[in-house]
Amino acid sequence: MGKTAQLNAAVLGASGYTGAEMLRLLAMHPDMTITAATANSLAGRRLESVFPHLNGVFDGEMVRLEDANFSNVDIAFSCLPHGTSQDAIAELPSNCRVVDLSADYRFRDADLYASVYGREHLNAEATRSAIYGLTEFARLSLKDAELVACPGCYPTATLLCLLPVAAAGVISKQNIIIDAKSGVSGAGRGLKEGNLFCEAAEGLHSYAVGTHRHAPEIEQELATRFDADLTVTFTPHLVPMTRGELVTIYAELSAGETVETVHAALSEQFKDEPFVRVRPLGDLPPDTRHVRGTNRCDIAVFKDRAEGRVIIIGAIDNLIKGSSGQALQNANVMFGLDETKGLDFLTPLFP
Ligand SMILES: NC(=O)C1=CN([C@@H]2O[C@H](COP(=O)(O)OP(=O)(O)OC[C@H]3O[C@@H](n4cnc5c(N)ncnc54)[C@H](OP(=O)(O)O)[C@@H]3O)[C@@H](O)[C@H]2O)C=CC1
Ligand SMILES: CC(=O)N[C@@H](CCC(=O)OP(=O)(O)O)C(=O)O
Repeated sequence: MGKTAQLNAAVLGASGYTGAEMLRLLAMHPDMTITAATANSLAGRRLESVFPHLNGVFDGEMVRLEDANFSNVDIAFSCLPHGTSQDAIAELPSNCRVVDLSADYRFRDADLYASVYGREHLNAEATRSAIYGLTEFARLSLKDAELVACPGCYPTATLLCLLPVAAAGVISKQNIIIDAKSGVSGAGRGLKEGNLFCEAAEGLHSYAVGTHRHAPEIEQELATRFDADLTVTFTPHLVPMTRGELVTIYAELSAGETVETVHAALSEQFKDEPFVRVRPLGDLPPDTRHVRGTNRCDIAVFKDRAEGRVIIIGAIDNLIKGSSGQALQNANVMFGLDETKGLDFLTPLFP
């Protein structure tokens, strides 16, 4: 088998959950070599002293951003908090291509970013031209992209369910309701009161009700398919599990459309996709355990007993298709590699 030239990869924020998952996936990628890994409070520690499961993946200490050597890096994966990420990306060498897992370059409009994230954008021009990396819908632009903004985990699952049906005109842009649920790793590894075992291990609660920052992100992308602005109702919930995400979407059928035409639009869109699986009508609903540990999104469509409505359910693993897996999928396309490289062997960890 021919061997492709090795690409040097840097992981910014290697001591966090998406950073650690990024390193795990890169370690299994035949064409990537990890040459830099950064941390903040954990700088100076060896990777395996923080994550023993990554023993042997990176030989060296995690260093602060300012101490890292990025000179020979081909691709940098920024797994930093939003805000910090754009500052760090601005300091990278200009020949280094970037996949940003944070929210910093997802909005094309810097003013919208400022109103949603409460901070002026450092580079309005770059956010306008960054590629929104929902891979299944971005392949052509990814090939030459210098800066790719990975979608948020909730938008990834939601948009995979909605973009094809919006484009096919089979649902209305009115009254789209997204009921979303995430495992606790979606909130990151940093210490937060709400993520303590006693706060998160039992019970189920909603948060950011009516205000979550992913609603405008979903609307930005949906607007391009509806060719019109729209407003969605989006409510996230924190579920007592480590990883996984489920979105249950309620939508109005367009006049004359049926659950079958919604299903047909999704099936047609994803029929040749390696990572998106549309279940046959009448099949079991998706479960986070069916995709856990994989880069997959499982989607199913259901008839609502309420006349004229449809229910679409999507499941992903927030740390893979919702972040680090999709980041690697994007990098594969950016460098002309097989899109599934490093991601194809993953089968679900069940239960
Ligand atoms: N978790 C998820 O499911 C998803 C997360 N994302 C996004 O990915 C990014 C990373 O998320 P996640 O891995 O969960 O976050 P974590 O909190 O787990 O990790 C954050 C990382 O950033 C480092 N860091 C924090 N502050 C600074 C700073 N001021 N300067 C330099 N480095 C810093 C941390 O270092 P240290 O620990 O050493 O202090 C750590 O390595 C975020 O933007 C998040 O929104 C996107 C999709 C899904
Ligand atoms: C459970 C939980 O807290 N989830 C995070 C979303 C994680 C993600 O995708 O977010 P980014 O937009 O930050 O990249 C949240 O609701 O803010």
